[in-house]
Amino acid sequence: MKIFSASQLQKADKISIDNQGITSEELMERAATRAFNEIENILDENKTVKLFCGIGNNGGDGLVIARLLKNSGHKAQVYAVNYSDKRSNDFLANNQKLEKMGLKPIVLKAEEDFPKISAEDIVIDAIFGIGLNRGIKGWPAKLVHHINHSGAFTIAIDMPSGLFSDQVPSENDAVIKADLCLTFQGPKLVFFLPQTMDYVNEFKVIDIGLDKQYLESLDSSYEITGRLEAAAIYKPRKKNTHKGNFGHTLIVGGSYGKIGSVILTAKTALKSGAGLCTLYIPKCGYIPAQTAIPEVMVLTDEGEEKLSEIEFDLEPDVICFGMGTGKDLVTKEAFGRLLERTKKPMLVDADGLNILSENKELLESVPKNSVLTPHPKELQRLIGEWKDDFDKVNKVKSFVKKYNLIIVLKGAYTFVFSGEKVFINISGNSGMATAGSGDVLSGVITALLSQGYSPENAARFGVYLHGKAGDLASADIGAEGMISGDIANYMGRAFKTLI
Ligand SMILES: NC(=O)C1=CN([C@@H]2O[C@H](COP(=O)(O)OP(=O)(O)OC[C@H]3O[C@@H](n4cnc5c(N)ncnc54)[C@H](OP(=O)(O)O)[C@@H]3O)[C@@H](O)[C@H]2O)[C@@H](O)CC1
Ligand SMILES: Nc1ncnc2c1ncn2[C@@H]1O[C@H](COP(=O)(O)OP(=O)(O)O)[C@@H](O)[C@H]1O
Ligand SMILES: [K+]
Repeated sequence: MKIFSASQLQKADKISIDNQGITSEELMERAATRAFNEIENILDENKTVKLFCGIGNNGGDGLVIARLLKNSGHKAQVYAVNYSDKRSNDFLANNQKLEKMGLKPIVLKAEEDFPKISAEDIVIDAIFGIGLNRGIKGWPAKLVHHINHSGAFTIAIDMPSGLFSDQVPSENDAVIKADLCLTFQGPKLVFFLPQTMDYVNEFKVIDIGLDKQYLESLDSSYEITGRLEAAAIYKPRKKNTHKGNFGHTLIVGGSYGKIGSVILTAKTALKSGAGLCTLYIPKCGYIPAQTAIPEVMVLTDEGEEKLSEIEFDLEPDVICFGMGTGKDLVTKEAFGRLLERTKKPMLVDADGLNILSENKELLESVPKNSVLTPHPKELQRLIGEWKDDFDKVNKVKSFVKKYNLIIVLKGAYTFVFSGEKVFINISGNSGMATAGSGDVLSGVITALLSQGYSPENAARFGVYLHGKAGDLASADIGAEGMISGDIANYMGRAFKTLI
């Protein structure tokens, strides 16, 4: 699923109206009816719905929903948030229809007009949608705070009012915090950025039937990775195969006290379908590694407690480097030599990334199309500071183009940057905020590379599977109870959800 900008959606609205031979009022009726159906599904009859409608088309949607609520016997109170005198035509038409039914919106013009909102009420926020073009000021801003402080379950129509689709709100801007956002045609980029995601606790996409052909023709860098997209990448195993068909992964990492990290990565690689897996670790890790995973082969470095040589006599299909290595000079130099010798795309994580950040000249030697998996702090060391999330996204886009790499920017929503594309993953949960879950992610992506997935697909699919395994683990044993090894243990079940 592509993510469109507000201006693309506004244009798609117009083109769909023309192509389908309908009026904009009819499109509004269709969009709002579908939103109403979702609302009705979750509505408890005893609840009072308080609808706050602006005077543009977002407000028009709110008025349609009010009419449908009233028609189906719900308790609804409608407020027109009179932030200006420029009512849109479709607002006016729907206002008339509502008045004919005897439901006249109460016009709010100042703070004194605000109604009481109880925590038991349901609030529908239809004040501003994608037409927002400046921060909300004055008494409407106070209304937003009034709604946010009420404790009422708040459903935003299309966008939480006050949230821009293409910029981060400033500290003083008032923005609705939506428990649920019913968003038209596709999610908006701001739903996924760390600085703005908290305004949308949950979202549901309402297909309002815009022209499919036109939407498909639109360019967008941003795409969602959900179950459908993951299933399209998945290559089921053939019957007539042997372990050599699924690749040999070499996982290089670890140091004294941090051998667990590479063990987790290797275990996950095997649990994600890698045919063979070799661990290359400092000597101190030999017995723990052999004991923890009998299925893995272990090679040891000359270094007792840290990597100092990285010399091996085998030809792996993919190399993964960096978890738990530390940044010692001997390790850095050995990593530099490894980079010189490696031609196939590899995966670099954790201290591997920190070494690259401190020695930027090494970036030139990272094989093209390699996958780098930073969390935000590691990213900052790699690319420097950013002003806000939009600036960050642009900086990462330039970085991946400059070095021909793929960046997996980890977070509650993980972003995969590849060429011009940015893939946003929607699986996963807060139970994954636990030590070692990044090591597990490296294991999945490495295993997919070894099985012949392209680096872009390995990154995108690996991130999805990692989140899905986390979701299955959380459903079974709870977010607090799960540890990163559980994510590895649920990997097979995550694959199975795609069959
Ligand atoms: N047929 C369609 O197109 C369909 C559209 N649909 C719905 O329409 C929504 C978009 O509607 P919209 O374009 O009327 O804009 P909306 O968000 O209601 O804002 C209204 C006006 O407010 C103004 N304004 C902006 N910021 C402001 C501020 N801070 N403080 C004060 N005023 C401010 C600004 O006007 P300005 O004052 O700048 O001239 C703006 O135009 C969309 O989200 C979806 O819900 C669906 O029904 C599907 C069919
Ligand atoms: N709240 C969350 N929701 C979804 N995924 C999360 C959340 N918090 C962390 N994760 C995932 O867990 C992993 C954490 O990686 P990282 O920070 O490198 O951990 P570690 O260094 O402990 O291995 C990432 O893949 C990240 O996307
Ligand atoms: K809204």
